[in-house]
Amino acid sequence: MAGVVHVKEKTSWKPVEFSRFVDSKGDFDGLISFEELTDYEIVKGEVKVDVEGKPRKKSTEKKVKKSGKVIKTGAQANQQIDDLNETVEEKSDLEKEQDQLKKKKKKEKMKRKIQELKNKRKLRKEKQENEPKQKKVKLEQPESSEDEAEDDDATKGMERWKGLHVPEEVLRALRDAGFRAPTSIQAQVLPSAIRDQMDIVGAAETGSGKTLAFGIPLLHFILEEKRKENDPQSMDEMESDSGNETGNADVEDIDASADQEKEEESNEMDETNSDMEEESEDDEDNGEAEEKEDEQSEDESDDGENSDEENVGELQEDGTGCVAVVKDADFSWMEGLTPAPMMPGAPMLPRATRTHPRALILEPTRELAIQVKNHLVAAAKYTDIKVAVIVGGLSMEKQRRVLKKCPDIIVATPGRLWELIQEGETCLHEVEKTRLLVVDEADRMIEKGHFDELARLLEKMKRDSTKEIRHTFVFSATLTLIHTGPQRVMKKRKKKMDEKTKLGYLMRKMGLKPKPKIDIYLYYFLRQYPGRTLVFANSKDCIRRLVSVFTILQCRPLPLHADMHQRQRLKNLDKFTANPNGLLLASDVAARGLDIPNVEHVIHYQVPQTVENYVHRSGRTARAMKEGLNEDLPMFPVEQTILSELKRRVNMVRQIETQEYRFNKKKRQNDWFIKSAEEAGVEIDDAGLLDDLGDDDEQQRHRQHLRQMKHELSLLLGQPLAPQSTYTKYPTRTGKLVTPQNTERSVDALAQLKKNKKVEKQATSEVEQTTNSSEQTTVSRSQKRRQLRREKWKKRKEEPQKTE
Ligand SMILES: Nc1ncnc2c1ncn2[C@@H]1O[C@H](COP(=O)(O)OP(=O)(O)OP(=O)(O)O)[C@@H](O)[C@H]1O
Repeated sequence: MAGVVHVKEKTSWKPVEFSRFVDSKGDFDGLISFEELTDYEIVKGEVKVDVEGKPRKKSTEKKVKKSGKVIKTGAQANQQIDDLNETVEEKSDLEKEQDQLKKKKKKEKMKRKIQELKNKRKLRKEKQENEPKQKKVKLEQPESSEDEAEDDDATKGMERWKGLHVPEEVLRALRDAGFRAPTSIQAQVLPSAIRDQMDIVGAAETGSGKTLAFGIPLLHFILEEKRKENDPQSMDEMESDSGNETGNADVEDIDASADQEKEEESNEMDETNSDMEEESEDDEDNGEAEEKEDEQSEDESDDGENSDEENVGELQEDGTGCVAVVKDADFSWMEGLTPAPMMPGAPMLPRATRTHPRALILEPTRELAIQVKNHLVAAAKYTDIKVAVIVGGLSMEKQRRVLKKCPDIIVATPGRLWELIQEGETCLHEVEKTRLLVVDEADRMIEKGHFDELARLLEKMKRDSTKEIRHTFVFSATLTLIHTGPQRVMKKRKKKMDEKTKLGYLMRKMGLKPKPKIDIYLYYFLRQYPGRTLVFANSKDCIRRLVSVFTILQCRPLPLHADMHQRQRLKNLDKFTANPNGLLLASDVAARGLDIPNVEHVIHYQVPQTVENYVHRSGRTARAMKEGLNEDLPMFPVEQTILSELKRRVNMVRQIETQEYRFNKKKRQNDWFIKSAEEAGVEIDDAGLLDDLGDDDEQQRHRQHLRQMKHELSLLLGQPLAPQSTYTKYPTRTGKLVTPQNTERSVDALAQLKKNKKVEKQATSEVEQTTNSSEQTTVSRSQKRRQLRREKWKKRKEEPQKTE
């Protein structure tokens, strides 16, 4: 018999008076207390559990309702206790059963869910399969199918944009505008900017389509950013799909109101923008006045002109070499920051909390700003991207209202923008965190004294305290400075700026460093084409930097420059010769005339300053007709996947190297200062005289941080570059050195030349011997030479006969 005690939920045990048991003869040793339960029921018989998991009683079971004391004296009590024991056992059985039931229930639920998912997937598949048919049907009914047909045609006739990574929505807009093919600058810029996420410095003539060359990448990145922001929402929706319909309705409501809000905003923005256009037309005179003002300020600021001359000089030394598009310009303010790809992984801010636009375009005049805005609005017409114009001479109030909505893209002239930044507009509060920056018509923007605000703005942009990476586009119609400035100032210019210098000047002003990411290409080359490699650079400093970068990259470079002791130089040369994969980093002076055997690659890290140097450098390879290749970086084919993997490594190395360099430089300076002060018997009581390296703890932390970074890097360096990396000796399609067709003949010629030399030497010694033996015969020097020549000729004539 099985019995179950059902205890009512809020039953409590009651203490039993002990006096009742005092007369009985039972042994109560160790008894602490008695308690009684009054409200319970005992169910006898087999326990059945219903599907819901609740215990269910058989209809035949006898239901005994008790209301009284549990513990009774004598046989009755014992019977009760036995019953209780049984019920306890029964209870654990029941628990087991309940557990099993729970599991079963869970399993069934899962099965149901899986089935639901399968059904959904099946439905989706069926829908996809049927879609083309449905569309065909719809196309036959034009009145209801216009949109769908348009969608279908989004890329029709736009094949020439293929491979340029233009977002679908933008492509539709381009098709509407009738832009069937990209212009040259667009074709050059788009893949580098979008796919490779490079910074761009572009120069192309007016009307060449520069606006879309930077506009399309901006739209691409913003769309990507927005999609990422919307992802969590769509995930929520998916979750609420599985049951919470009310939740869905709420979401829909919110979306609808948001959409409405967006529409209102859009109207207001468009209204304001068109207002601006009208006002701007009336304002042309103002524009001229502004330009005059600018000229005046140019006059006033002519004091600073000389300092810029100095900069220009420096830049000339650096050499920039930009023709149309400079990919991957380096930023001085990025040094020491984590150069991760800009978009992926970066935290996204929703509109309400954004304190900066997603993109900022700076234009020199209000007319250009409005023109660019119009271009972008047209290109973004199938997106929800909002573009606003902030220019001088127009109502500040309206512009403030526009900024309150925090547009995605702001096209601005620096003056008004700076004013609003200073006012503390929320949307511009952290303008330095803007991830997309365009400086259009940059040559006009940087004219001396033309835009003080631009300088301040760029200064602020440089002071980005976060580790977010900016994607920058610097565009210019021409590298000729349009406003050359007042005569008086121009006379002061000692040097006439050529295009290269202007670009350098421009990049310096923008905070751009004319340092192409050539290290990556060099690393790429070294990794992909093993062999003894000699790299030439123009300066000792450059070699020192390369040595530290490639040492961290575990390439074991050997320096060779004029500042080294001769013994060290020879030692490095020996090491280089002994290692079939040796890497020698040399300056022209140090390597001139050196006969280094078996050098497979000579790389011109920097273009040699003279033709002679080029010849000398190149002569280090393929000596004595050995195989060898001469490379100008980065003029060889690169595999993008490998290159981007290497970029991660090189960027990490740069961070380590920069931090190490800065720290060591400060330390060296401090040490020198302290030592000099000691020698001079001067006490340094002002700690401010020394560079701030932090206290001991901070220095310790800095070292620890560097060690950590190096450790991470070494782990990264240990990983394979690509699953099937193939290594060849030379960067050619076959991996072999493709030599000119006449190489064979030149080898023969060289061999012949060598033989001739040998013969000549032999003949000389023979003649000398003859001369010495006939002491009486005095032979003049000319006679001797003639005799030599005769001998040589004779031997050469004999040579072919011998080989025959
Ligand atoms: N791919 C294209 N196909 C046809 N027309 C284009 C294309 N891209 C741009 N355009 C048009 O060419 C004209 C010039 O473009 P845009 O204003 O971008 O040139 P720009 O180089 O910026 O000139 P500017 O230096 O004067 O500002 C515009 O009218 C633009 O609509």
